[in-house]
Amino acid sequence: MSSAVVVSAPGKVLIAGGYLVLDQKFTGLVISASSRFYAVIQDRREPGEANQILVRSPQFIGAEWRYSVTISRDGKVDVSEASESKNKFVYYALKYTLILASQKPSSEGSLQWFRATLEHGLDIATLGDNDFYSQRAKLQEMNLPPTVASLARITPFCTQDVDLAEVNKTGMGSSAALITSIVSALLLRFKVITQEEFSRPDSDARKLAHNTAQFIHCFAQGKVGSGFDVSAAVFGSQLYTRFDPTLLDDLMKGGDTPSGSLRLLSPGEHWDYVTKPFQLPPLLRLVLADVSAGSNTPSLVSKVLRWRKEKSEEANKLWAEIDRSNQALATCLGRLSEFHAKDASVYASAVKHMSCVPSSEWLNRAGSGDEPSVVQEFLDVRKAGENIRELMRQMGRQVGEDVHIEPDAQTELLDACIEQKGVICGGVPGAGGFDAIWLLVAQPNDNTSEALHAVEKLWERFPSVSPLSATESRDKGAKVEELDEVTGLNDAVKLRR
Ligand SMILES: Nc1ncnc2c1ncn2[C@@H]1O[C@H](COP(=O)(O)OP(=O)(O)OP(=O)(O)O)[C@@H](O)[C@H]1O
Ligand SMILES: C[C@@](O)(CCOP(=O)(O)O)CC(=O)O
Repeated sequence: MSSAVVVSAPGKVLIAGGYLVLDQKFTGLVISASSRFYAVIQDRREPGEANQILVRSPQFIGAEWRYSVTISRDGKVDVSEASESKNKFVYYALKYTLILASQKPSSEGSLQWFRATLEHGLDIATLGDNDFYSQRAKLQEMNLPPTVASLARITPFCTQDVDLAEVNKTGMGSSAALITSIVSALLLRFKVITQEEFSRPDSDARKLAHNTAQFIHCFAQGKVGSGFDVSAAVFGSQLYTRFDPTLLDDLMKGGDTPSGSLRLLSPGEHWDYVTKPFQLPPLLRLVLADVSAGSNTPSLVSKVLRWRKEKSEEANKLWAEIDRSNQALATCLGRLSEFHAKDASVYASAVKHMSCVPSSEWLNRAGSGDEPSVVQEFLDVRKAGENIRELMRQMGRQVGEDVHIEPDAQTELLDACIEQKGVICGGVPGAGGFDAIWLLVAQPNDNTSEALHAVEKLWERFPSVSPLSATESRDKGAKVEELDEVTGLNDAVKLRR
């Protein structure tokens, strides 16, 4: 029996570039979150399970899906659903990754190895960090206030007393992280790629995992989105420019057929996405909050895209302006990292100062050396963030009365947050709506932030707001894990409901 193969992939927050990133002309700024999805692949232990795959999500009631793999005499592989309960995302992840694995020469060299890997059948557990699902009800049940400190008291991978279809998601990109973790773990388990290759950010192994997850995610969703969520799950925080969506036209018609061959998933210039690694500047903390109901992203997207087609002149003008602010945000954040690299102590003293006074007073002290320029850069970050919000609200108004990209309730909440000492900027992530908010706050001392506490205090006045525990992940995307080294993972995997 071989040991578990475990891969985790991070969730995401698109802090700039919502809608625009659907167009290859524009770039989105996506931060990958410390909250991750885990895929744990083990051999099955019962006899007679050859070629059978069980996929389980032990956090949910009744979330088990069974699959059968067939290998024809001429080596053609197929996967079929063998249980009544279905999960399209999981099914296509297994089907296309296994077909791909059977076609690619593995490091072991042959279809023999493919058969041997399935000899005992496979058990695949998928688990998401608590942040992917709203923990508001859990905190109430535990009589805890909605704070980041309270979230740390909830059991890792805690169970949800609902079906998967009914769970309140927080918009962190569960399906992209799920697909990325399963696809990568399968590619490793079937030795299509090696752990050493996968650990390198620029390797073909990682690109193959990306391209495969990207296609499967599109296929399961029935549409080709921008793919920023899958790219962040694979490569980590980045400036993302999408791939040409027509690349997947043939594959989207039906998977692996002569017209649309999975060979297309091999890395190469035909995959023209551009990912530029990004990292938030030091001593800043990304803060996320879940805001009640959640909004309907597909319907917002279709309305915005229809408007862009019908009112192309006004839309193009507005998108050009939004893009300027998006790029300004990314550039100023990049410059802050450079300031830190040049003089960490001046940078730290500026952050400390900004955490103690409101933004109107940030420039009100002489400071020393470069400090005023550092503070000015922070003010430019703040201005870019505010411009983006203003322009996104404007876009909502131009698209139509019922298109609330930054709804009034979120405006009130964000305005109040941004007024707090130490809060640099914030906004509605991704497509906007009622899902969530993000903030960037000063954290001059490791692990504690007065600004975060001030914001949490403020949120007591907004009962629909509940913080998430995620911060920025610096792990650069998907990674191989040890089952026993992720707190609570082994227990969660063993759980049978
Ligand atoms: N824990 C899980 N186990 C198995 N399948 C899951 C799990 N979480 C999500 N999925 C699959 O992903 C699908 C969710 O897709 P959907 O597009 O609603 O998510 P999303 O938009 O990525 O969510 P988010 O709000 O986190 O961004 C589900 O229908 C299910 O098939
Ligand atoms: C509107 C869009 O640009 C972003 C949607 O982001 P989110 O799922 O709301 O985080 C769609 C996309 O990029 O596929």
